[in-house]
Amino acid sequence: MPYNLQEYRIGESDAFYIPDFISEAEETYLIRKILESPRQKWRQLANRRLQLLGGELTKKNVLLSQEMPTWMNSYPDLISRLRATEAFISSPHEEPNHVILNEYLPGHGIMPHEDGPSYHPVVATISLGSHTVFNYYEYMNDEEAQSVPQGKTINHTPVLTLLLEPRSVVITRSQLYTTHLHGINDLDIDEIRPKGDLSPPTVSPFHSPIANWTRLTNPEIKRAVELGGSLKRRTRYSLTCRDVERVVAASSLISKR
Ligand SMILES: O=C(O)CCC(=O)C(=O)O
Ligand SMILES: [Fe+2]
Repeated sequence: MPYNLQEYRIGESDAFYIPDFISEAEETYLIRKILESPRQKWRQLANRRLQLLGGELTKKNVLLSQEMPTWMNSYPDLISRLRATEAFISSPHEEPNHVILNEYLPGHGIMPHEDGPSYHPVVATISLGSHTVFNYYEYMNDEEAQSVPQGKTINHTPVLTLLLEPRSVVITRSQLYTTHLHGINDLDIDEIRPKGDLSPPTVSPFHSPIANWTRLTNPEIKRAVELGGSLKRRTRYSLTCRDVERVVAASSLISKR
């Protein structure tokens, strides 16, 4: 079933939020498959571990492609489902060919960063196991940044904040991909202040408005948005799916004698 992506657009932004993209049964299955994967597939970073699915990227931004796990392209066929969103319609392969699987324990996030030019400027991020709060940031403009001699400084007040429910997908593209940063605060509880008559609900630490609050479907999360409350993070898995333009099969690099 194709999706009408425009229906999921968050305001005038280049972000699209689709709740319930994965069923509960699929989520359980996917997390089991992830946890069953061999230990050596994981790379341990300072505050999270990750796996590369679909192959490795070279320094020159070429994908040395490898088979995706069957749970990406067979059951549940997440690649076809992502194709159906039409988010990748103008990307080179019209579907993602590279996925970073991240595991975050409660209290851990990811510093504001850009995903960079290796990829076509669209990323689809599926959340499993827990909600999180996802922030987009911009750089300070030149005048404000003048006090800092080298490098660009980040404006730490998010330009857009989304509450990502488990089983949702968020699609980021265009300017929000190419000129903005994104990140997740290192929190284990997200404090929600409820919506008012005319004001949206907000979330800690800056109490930024939750831009996708009218699209939320999870009962516990909806209650927090209506009445205020704390949402405890659990272990979250994210599948960040992208399309790399230049691809060579890793198997073709093994010299054949
Ligand atoms: O886990 C997430 O939702 C974001 C991960 C991310 O930004 C990345 O892998 O580049
Ligand atoms: Fe990222």
